[in-house]
Amino acid sequence: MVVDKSSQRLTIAIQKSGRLSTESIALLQACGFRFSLHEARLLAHSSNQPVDLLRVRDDDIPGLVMDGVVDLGLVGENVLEEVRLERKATNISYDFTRLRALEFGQCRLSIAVPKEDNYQGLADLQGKRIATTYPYLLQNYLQQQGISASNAILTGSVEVAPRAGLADAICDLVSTGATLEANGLIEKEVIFRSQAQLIQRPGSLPAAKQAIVDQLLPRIDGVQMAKESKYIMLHAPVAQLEQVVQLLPGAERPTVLPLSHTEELVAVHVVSTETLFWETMEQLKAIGCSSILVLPIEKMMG
Ligand SMILES: Nc1ncnc2c1ncn2[C@@H]1O[C@H](COP(=O)(O)OP(=O)(O)OP(=O)(O)O)[C@@H](O)[C@H]1O
Ligand SMILES: O=P(O)(O)OC[C@H]1O[C@H](OP(=O)(O)OP(=O)(O)O)[C@H](O)[C@@H]1O
Ligand SMILES: [Mg+2]
Repeated sequence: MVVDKSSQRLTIAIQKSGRLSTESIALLQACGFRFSLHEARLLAHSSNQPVDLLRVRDDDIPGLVMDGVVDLGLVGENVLEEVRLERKATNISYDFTRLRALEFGQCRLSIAVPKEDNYQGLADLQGKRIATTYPYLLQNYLQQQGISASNAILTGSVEVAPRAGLADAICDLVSTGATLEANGLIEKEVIFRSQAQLIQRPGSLPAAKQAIVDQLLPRIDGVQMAKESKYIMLHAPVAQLEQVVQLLPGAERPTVLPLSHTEELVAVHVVSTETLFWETMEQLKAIGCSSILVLPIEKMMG
């Protein structure tokens, strides 16, 4: 498929199906883009903005952005860095602009060994074979640590490699650790921490596309800020108002409203930029607060 580069439609590459797909689409929708997504379609047009989604394998996203085939891409930093190192080593251009860290797809790339191994440290990997999908990130790390080990490159099922006799250790993505546990492996070295990133192709964008990006970035900030924030409502004793405000985490100045039929209690409304823990709610209750409500916020703009 050839994407028309002269088009004034902003093209965004996202993972078609996998760990990043749902949240990538959800973020763009939360930013106001409407898409009709048919499972089989490679290209999805926005119905309310001059924006197209290109839905591909995540491995292809950094290259599409670096080659200027698409304008923006949403991709894990692990894949981005692997492609960057590979292109650097093979003299292919690897320029791009990082626009935002997206706060989803958090995982780490780690070296793990079979549980029964008596692993003492990185020196134990000297001369060994390590199975991975990330040969450049792995070798980059090993070189920095002065270790020489060979790669067994696998694009999937990396975690079965030691049992299958293909490698002595693995270097793979870990989140909860359940996959390692299920395969009798134990995580030993974290070599890279990752989350999804929004990246832009090198060079300047035509004005019409730049205008959409300029609108998108504050919206992403607004969605992310809202995710971490809560709207808190409670009834507080007037005498304890200062103490109440101090207990609310990251709160701006509260709105204080009178309540009918009482002069001792007021309603307090506040936007808090942090989670309100049960412990804090219990403390609020202990100093006389009641009807404490914590509500999610959908969007925010300063
Ligand atoms: N367990 C996890 N928890 C959170 N994020 C993860 C996890 N595993 C992977 N990721 C992130 O999501 C990205 C995509 O992971 P996924 O497993 O869907 O990739 P894939 O199998 O290579 O997909 P594709 O078919 O697109 O090549 C990874 O590159 C990483 O950034
Ligand atoms: O530590 P955990 O929470 O178990 O997550 C780690 C697993 O998640 C990813 O695979 P995914 O489940 O996306 O499947 P895939 O390897 O088939 O892409 C990754 O490749 C690991 O195998
Ligand atoms: Mg992939």
